Amino acid sequence: MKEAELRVLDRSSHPKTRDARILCHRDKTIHNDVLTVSTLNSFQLRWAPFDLPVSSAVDFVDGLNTICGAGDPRTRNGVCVIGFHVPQGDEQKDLVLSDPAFGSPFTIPETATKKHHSRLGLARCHSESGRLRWAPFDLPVSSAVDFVDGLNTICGAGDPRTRNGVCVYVYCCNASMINRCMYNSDGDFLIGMKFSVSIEEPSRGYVLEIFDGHFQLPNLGPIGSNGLAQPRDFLTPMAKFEDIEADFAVVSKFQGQLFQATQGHSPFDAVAWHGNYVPYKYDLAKFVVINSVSFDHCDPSIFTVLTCPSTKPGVAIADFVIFPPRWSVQQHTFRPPYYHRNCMSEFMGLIYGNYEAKEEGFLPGGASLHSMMTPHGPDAACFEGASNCFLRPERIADGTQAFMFETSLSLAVTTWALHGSGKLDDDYYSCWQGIRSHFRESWRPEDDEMR
Ligand SMILES: O=C(O)Cc1cc(O)ccc1O
Ligand SMILES: [Fe+2]
Repeated sequence: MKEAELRVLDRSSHPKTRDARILCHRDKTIHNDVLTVSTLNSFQLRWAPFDLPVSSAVDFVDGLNTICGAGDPRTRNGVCVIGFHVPQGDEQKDLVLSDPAFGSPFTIPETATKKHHSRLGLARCHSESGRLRWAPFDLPVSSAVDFVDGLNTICGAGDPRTRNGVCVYVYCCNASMINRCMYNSDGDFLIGMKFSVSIEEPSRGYVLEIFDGHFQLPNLGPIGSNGLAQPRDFLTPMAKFEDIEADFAVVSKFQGQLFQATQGHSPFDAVAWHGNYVPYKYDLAKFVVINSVSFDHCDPSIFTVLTCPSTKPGVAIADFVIFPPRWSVQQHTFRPPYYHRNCMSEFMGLIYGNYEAKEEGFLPGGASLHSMMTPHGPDAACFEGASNCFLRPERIADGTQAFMFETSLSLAVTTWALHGSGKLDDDYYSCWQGIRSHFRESWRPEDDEMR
């Protein structure tokens, strides 16, 4: 692609540009021109050399697939040289923030990583197409809705018939499943195997389904055996039977559709079981949180509760990640999530509380989706606050439970999520509009006493 066009596309990713797709149409016009030429009644055509774009000299660093870095010589020593990724305070003075793009998952073996970190004068939170946010989904009020009837699909990828892919659902219900149970023939739900959901009050939640493989604990590597989720904290119910003769509805999810059959007795009639393909529950409060205790921002893979690995080492079909209550102690660091693009799709939900990167608009019972390689990060208020605050050890996320379903698959969003739910936030882009540039080309590290 010509440099000039690249620049146009780049400008489209400015946070204040509402819709990047408009500028991308320039690409399409090029194809239209080609079509016009082919309608000319001529078979002898010759072109003079096409003009090279007039551009200023560009310096290069050499090597293929080498981890290297370079700074614009107009800024002293190129700001990439600072020893960490997400600076705050004096370290942040001549730039806004690091803007990493991850071409490989956080969990890939080091030899296969593909990523770059750039330093920007203005945080870039770009194109609209891949960033969606939903207000809290409504609980039913007028009629009784149980878990099965209140289940709606938000997004997904793959196909249960080829046993590959994921699906994300929300459920909103106000009634227990009475004499009704459900099982899933397509894959594993993060919530259980054959089940009947009883509730005490109106209830709302999120479900992640995987068509291939099963959830397991992540490899702990250098963390050792005592961090993150501990096997002993996963609880599987003992066998408990009920001997009831009555009409029971058994709902099966098969190839993406729900089928219901009735039988004359309770399906919960197991008097004993053994094995390890069993439903379980886990109290997120038991998660042993690992993080940086010096400086810099660790990738959220440190908060992985469960993962479903693919056949490629380090590439997950889906990771279930939480942002638990914890101490935040990193020095010189912009502590909220960095601005970034990720080769994974990130679906986030909030069970209760406030997510630090977006105190406004991302609400309990709502959701957001940051699709593959779509830039995103903290809203303007969070950016200003965390850029300027005095850093002391502090508790964060108390009274909050936010989570992320992260998948290496590119998710399609359902019509229900876009239109039927009535909850899509058309204004999501505006949360980045107030971001100001802090860039000062003239800044030199020695200007600051701390360096
Ligand atoms: O986008 C998000 O808010 C989730 C997230 C948090 C974080 O600390 C680093 C990366 C990331 O994707
Ligand atoms: Fe993210």
